Amino acid sequence: MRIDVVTIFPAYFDALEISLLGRARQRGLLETHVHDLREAAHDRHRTVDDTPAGGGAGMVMKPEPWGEALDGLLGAAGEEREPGETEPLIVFPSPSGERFTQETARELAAERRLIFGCGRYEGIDQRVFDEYGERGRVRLLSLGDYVLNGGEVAVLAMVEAIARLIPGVVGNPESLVEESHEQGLLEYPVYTKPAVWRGREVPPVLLGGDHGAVEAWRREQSLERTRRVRPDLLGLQAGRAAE
Ligand SMILES: COC(=O)COc1cccc(COC(=O)c2cn[nH]c2)c1
Repeated sequence: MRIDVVTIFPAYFDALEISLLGRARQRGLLETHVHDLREAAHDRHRTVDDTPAGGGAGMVMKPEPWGEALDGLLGAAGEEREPGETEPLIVFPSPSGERFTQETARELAAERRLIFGCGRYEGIDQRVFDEYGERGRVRLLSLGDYVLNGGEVAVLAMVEAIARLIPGVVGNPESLVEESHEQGLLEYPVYTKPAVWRGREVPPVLLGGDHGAVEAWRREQSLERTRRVRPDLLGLQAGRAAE
């Protein structure tokens, strides 16, 4: 998979060189390119923002630099794209986006190429989303109901959630199956050695060697934890005991 990121803070993405993602890149499973939006701003101050039309506080990201940066990337894709191949998906993290979930991560992990656009300030001029939404595929995705100063941190989270699902990136694919949200439930509590720590024991069922009993215990723990912490995942209203 090829991932391009457009941002005014490229240094945020030095983190992609580290650990899991760094190894995936070295093994050619993931190709990442980070682009400074200011290189597409040609005035003396490399301006990427301006005052909001209609007034109001803060600044809005101008459409021209985004247009030049994204055309450059899509054009680059044009050279490689087979005829009829789908346009790369362009993802903008946004507080007003659709919810990014494990399901979204699975969908995006199937893409050949992703472009991430990091908004800042009060947001990006709407015409950028309109322009590229007509020409190809654009998705505004939210990590949650809170506001960050910009999309960079959200892109790092999304890239990690997506890249670890690419076959070969995570050593043991088994470990991807049972984690929280893969089965639509929260994961059961995990333990390791020592058998007793500060007087607290590992649940004996986990040390008894009866794999059937372990499976049953883990399933019950997942259901109990999900009921308690995230009843919405079970289609229950918060605060109501399951009937
Ligand atoms: C319409 O969307 C845009 O213009 C994108 O521009 C912005 C502006 C400010 C901040 C962000 C970053 O995303 C979040 O804050 C976010 C994502 N998930 N939860 C919070 C993006």
